Amino acid sequence: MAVNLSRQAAKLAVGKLQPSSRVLCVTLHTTGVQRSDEKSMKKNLINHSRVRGIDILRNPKLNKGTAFSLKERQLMGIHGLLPPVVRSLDEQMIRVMTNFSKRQNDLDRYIYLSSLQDRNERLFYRVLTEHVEKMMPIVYTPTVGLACQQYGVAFRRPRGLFISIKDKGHVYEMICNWPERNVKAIVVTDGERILGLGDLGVYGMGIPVGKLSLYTALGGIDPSKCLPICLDVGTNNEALHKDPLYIGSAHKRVTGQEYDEFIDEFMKAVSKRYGNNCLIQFEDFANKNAFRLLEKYRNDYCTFNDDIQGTAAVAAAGVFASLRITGKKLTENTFVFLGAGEASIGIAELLALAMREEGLSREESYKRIWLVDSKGLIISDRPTGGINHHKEPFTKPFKHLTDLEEIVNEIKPTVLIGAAASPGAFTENVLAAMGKHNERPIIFALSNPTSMSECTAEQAYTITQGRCVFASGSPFPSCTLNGKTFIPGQGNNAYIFPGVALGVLTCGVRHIEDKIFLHAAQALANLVTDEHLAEGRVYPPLSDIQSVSLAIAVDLAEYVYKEGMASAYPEPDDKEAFIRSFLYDTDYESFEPETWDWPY
Ligand SMILES: NC(=O)C1=CN([C@@H]2O[C@H](COP(=O)(O)OP(=O)(O)OC[C@H]3O[C@@H](n4cnc5c(N)ncnc54)[C@H](OP(=O)(O)O)[C@@H]3O)[C@@H](O)[C@H]2O)C=CC1
Ligand SMILES: CC(=O)C(=O)O
Ligand SMILES: [Mg+2]
Repeated sequence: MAVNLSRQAAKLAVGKLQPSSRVLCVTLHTTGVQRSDEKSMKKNLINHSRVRGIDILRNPKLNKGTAFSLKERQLMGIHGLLPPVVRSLDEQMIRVMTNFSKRQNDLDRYIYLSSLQDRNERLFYRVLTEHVEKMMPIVYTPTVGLACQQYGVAFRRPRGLFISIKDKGHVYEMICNWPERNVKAIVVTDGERILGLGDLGVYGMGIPVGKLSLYTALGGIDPSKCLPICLDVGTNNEALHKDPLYIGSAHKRVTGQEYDEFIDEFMKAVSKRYGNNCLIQFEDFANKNAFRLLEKYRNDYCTFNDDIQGTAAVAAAGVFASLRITGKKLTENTFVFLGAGEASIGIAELLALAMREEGLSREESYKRIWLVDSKGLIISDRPTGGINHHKEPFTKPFKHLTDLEEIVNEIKPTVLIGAAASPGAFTENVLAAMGKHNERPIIFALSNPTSMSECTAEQAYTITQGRCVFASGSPFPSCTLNGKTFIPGQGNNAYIFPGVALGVLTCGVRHIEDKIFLHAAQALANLVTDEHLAEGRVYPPLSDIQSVSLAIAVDLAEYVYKEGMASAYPEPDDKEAFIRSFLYDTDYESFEPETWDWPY
């Protein structure tokens, strides 16, 4: 936990000061991943930077605002720097929620929350965790997409590390500028494919920032262990070149050998600075880089690509849960994907792996999955070409088709999944065709943000007369049809990456194999109850997402120890208690040394 001066440690800290000053300074840095029961003692034994007075209020990790007690204010030299009233964290939350609700639009709400994060980190995370359903659409999709598009305007204070291609040769030194010495998780983007919004260059920094706020809010990972990074290699978005507010390098993207060397230097620098166990999550890289960087680094680093692997797990979980509604075995399904990129190929490969675990041959597993890309249905010897080696396993002899309605009518899929950032592609006719061929069609419109969704929840339920099983990447409101209310699930990798990261970090998993994601998918699907399914949900409610993330981590812990993938020893008997002992606590810690007398 961030700061908690225990009695003994407080004495130690104060012992280094002028005896007459009798003031309290607090630690800025901690080292080592510490279990909560050991933390307060250890951290104070390693004090190396002390803050007091106004600097405490300016430090979001230490600042409690009006929650500082009178005693703390006196001791820390901040008495009078705050209004006289002393408020509890819960009372402060009322102020935050009142302010939040007074904002005119979601971008303003995003900026308000970012400012809170800059001011008072614990209060920010308490608000996020207590109001997760309300806050997630703001700090995450869809609003984070808008915030990235408007990052030049939304920008107040820098958050995270910006490393430019111009810094090539000095990446390690740049990483050393980051003030935290014990980073355990990095989310990195180069901004080339931000959600379904395309190349936003450095404006894409909103994504690592948003993802890591969920590492803490959902996965309970201490924010001081998390580092958002944006690699600035330029942007091919010409509008940004002309944007006077743009905060990145306004030139075309650097590609080829120079790009590869830069990424390589970055990976090595992270490892050198934070160790080989530092988790590196790749996020929103363009397709052409995402797959090959994953292949290049997955066996040498603790890394995964969330868009490929995290998405695969969440979608597979949704499919597994849906099968309890349709009553079909996985292998009895036919899948059509609109899109054959990171998300679709990731999901398709994981489903194929799941089918093989159920006994199908490789060939048979691929036979049940059809992909459609910008050039049409993916078939053998397609006249229009465009089949790269990720798409290749899914090719099969068939006629060349480009129209999705026609494809659905020909292939008659039981499951239709969209991840093409092609808004509205699930037209009335496509949805009707799914309804015609299936009693309970499974329809997932996974593209983000909301504006990129293949269809709305309402369209899907209405056109299939409430028969479809629906999930979407960004949230949609519930929908009432003939007196029955349907609650669409949010098929978003946010249900996966916080729990996977928590399990991986606490158990010391060195390489994150696809089987880990398959296991996470099964764990998530198992958390869907019959009551959820009856409401139309194929994921647990968003309000449960923190306990879901913990449950996934605990399940993974059992799995990785059994499979010999864990390196944290001795193996804990009680995995849940073990993982819980690492969780970030959003309660304020007291800076009051209990044995002290009042200074006057
Ligand atoms: N819900 C979730 O958790 C996640 C959702 N996503 C969303 O999925 C979307 C796609 O992401 P990702 O897969 O990484 O992107 P990619 O760029 O890797 O892939 C996009 C794919 O869509 C295809 N495509 C583009 N336009 C059309 C069209 N009109 N008809 C058919 N196919 C088309 C492209 O075809 P071609 O190959 O020919 O270029 C490509 O195969 C984004 O909106 C993203 O936000 C992504 C990750 C997680
Ligand atoms: C959710 C996510 O990772 C994406 O849309 O890219
Ligand atoms: Mg992403």
